This record gives sequence, C-alpha cells and structure tokens, in this order.
Amino acid sequence: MNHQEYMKLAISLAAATKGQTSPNPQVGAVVVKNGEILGMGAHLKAGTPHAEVHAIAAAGDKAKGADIYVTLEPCSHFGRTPPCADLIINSGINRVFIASADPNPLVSGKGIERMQDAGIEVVTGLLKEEADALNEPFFHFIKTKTPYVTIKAASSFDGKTAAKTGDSKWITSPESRQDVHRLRHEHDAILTGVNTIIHDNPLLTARLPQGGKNPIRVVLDTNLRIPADANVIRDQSVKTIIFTGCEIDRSKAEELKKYNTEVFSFSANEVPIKEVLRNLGERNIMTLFVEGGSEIHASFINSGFFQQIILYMAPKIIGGNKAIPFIGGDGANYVKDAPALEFTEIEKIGGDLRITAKPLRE
Ligand SMILES: Nc1c(/N=C/[C@@H](O)[C@H](O)[C@H](O)COP(=O)(O)O)[nH]c(=O)[nH]c1=O
Repeated sequence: MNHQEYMKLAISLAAATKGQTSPNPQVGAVVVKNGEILGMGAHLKAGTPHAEVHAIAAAGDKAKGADIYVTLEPCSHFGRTPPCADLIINSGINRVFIASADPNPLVSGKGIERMQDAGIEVVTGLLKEEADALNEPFFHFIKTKTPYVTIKAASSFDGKTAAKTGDSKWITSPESRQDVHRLRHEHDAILTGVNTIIHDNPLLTARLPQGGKNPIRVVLDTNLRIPADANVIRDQSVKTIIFTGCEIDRSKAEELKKYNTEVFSFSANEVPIKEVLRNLGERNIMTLFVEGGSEIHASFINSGFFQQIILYMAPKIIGGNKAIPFIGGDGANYVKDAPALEFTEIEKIGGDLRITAKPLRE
C-alpha cells in the first residue's frame, strides 16, 4: 500500500463514526512500519480517547520509528484528553501524514510545529479534500458555533409534498424513507414546525432495523399550539425542545415539562431562526436535520440559514394547483431573485431520486 491508501484507510475509519462524535470531528488514524499496519483507530465519542491514542496503543512499543496517518491535525491543547502531538512525540513515531488542518485558528499549526521541533517529519494535505468533506459540519460549527443545517424534503416528480387533500402517505419509497431514518440517526437534532405536528403527529425518531440514535426533537411553535398528547411529547424516548414566542399559555408549558419537554420562549412573539440556531449551537448541537413542512422549509431557505438540501423525488405526479409544494412561503417574484444552488449528488434510491444541493458559494 502507498501513502494515499493508508490515508484512505484512516478516512474510512473516520467515516464509520458519522453522527457519533458531536461536537467533536470524525477522525481516523493508522500506524504503519515497513509496510505493516501496527495499529489503527477512530475517535468514537466526545470525551473519549482520540483516534491517535487508539492507533498508538495498538502499536505499542513497535510505534518507535513508525509512520502515522491521521485525518485531522493532531491536537496540541489539553481538552478533555491530553494532547496527541505530545503522545506522538513520546511514542517515537518519526513521520506524520496529515489530511485536514485544524480549523480552529487558535490551535491550527501548533501541533505540527511541536512535532517538527521534536525532529518529526510532518507531511500535510494528503487527501485533504476527502477528509475535509467528512468534517464539513464540524468545520461549519467551529466557525459559526451554530449547527450545520440539512433541509430534507420529499416530493412527487412535480414537486408536491402533499395532495390538495393534505394526503402525503406515502410519496417516496420504503427504501427512501429508511434512508431518512439513517440521516435522523446521524444528526444531533431534528426540527419541524407545529403544523406538521398537528397534521402528521410524527415521532421523529430514528427507526432503523439495527436501532438508531434518536436526535433531540425541536419544534417551532410560536403560540404553543402543540397538542399535549402529540407523539413528540408523549414518546419521551428523547428530549423535545419547543421554541415559542412570549404570548403563550404558561400553565400549558408547565404541563408539557413533565414529559421530557423543554419550552423555550423568546422575548418577542416570534421565533427567529437565527436565534434558534444560536441557542442550539450553545447546547453543542452540531448538526440539525430540518424535516419541516413547506412553510418551515421556506423560512430556512429565505433566511439563508441552511448548508444543504436533500430532496427525495418520487416518480409520481400529484398535480393540482391547490396541492402543497415542498417549499411554501410567498416565493420569489422574479427567477433572477431565486436562491441559486448547485447539485452536489444525485442518487437513485428505491425508484426515487435523492438529490443533494448546496447554496452556491459567492
Ligand atoms: N410523506 C412523506 C414524508 N413525510 C414526512 C413527514 O411529513 C412525516 O410526518 C414524518 O416523516 C413522520 O415521521 P415518523 O412519525 O417518525 O415516521 N417523508 C418522506 O420522506 N416521504 C414521504 O412520502
């Protein structure tokens, strides 16, 4: 195997932990000497050992004189675990290959400098793009301290998310809906609007054949209209946070708190998305899955507070000028004012298309 292949292995280890390490990045590491893989590891959960710790522990004394391939620049500061740069120096490793640089300007380059000062050869940027893509949500979170927002929509071929009767069961295939549960599992939180709660009474849990990690549920509900017996309240398998305006029935809010539910009221009678994202960021929620109705989707798109949209498009035609489009709101007056995206991935899934799009970078 060559340098790229060892780094690919480290990236695959990092990729396997998607959704488990928030608010930390996904990191993989591989220790190699004379073509023999002596150790490998991934960071499994925030607060637990970093990938380099696992890989070097597996290599033991043989790490002396070995190479290490790590997908993110080794940390140089005391977080909840000791600095990996020091561990690498003390292990006798004499060459370090790094894919991504640390996005935190306060620490970026410090670990590299310390290892170089100790006489270690450091090669940076090996498969940087691939490794960076894996940690796009982490880099966004470090930069903005707000969650990386993925809007998920499901529509017919003609862009409808429900028929004019309101019926929407089911537009997309069982395979597509199972893929949605994988995305729920991978996200820290899932957000919807009270209209979806009233209309669909969703659970919003991650129900995969092998189980799944339920994302924290977030409901935007300005006037606290949510039914007290809604599934997201009574289910209690995971916390539900309801964001409201200031004019709500306080006794109802008190009642809901008995069901693993938090009611957070803003000081004005509105629920500003920017403030919701700031609040979720302060709770170390790094990734947010917006499975809203068409009005919620419209408000996220019009505010520009989203990093990607995943549309599951089914080969069905619902039609009707009263049917519900998957993006609601007033819409653009002129095409030239329509938010421009770029398609980044198009996959066939269970007879549907899964189309991923991101806002065009200025
Ligand atoms: N109608 C459809 C969807 N509908 C999505 C939401 O309107 C539903 O309330 C939500 O998925 C229900 O969540 P649950 O109770 O946890 O299963 N979403 C999809 O991908 N395809 C559809 O055809």
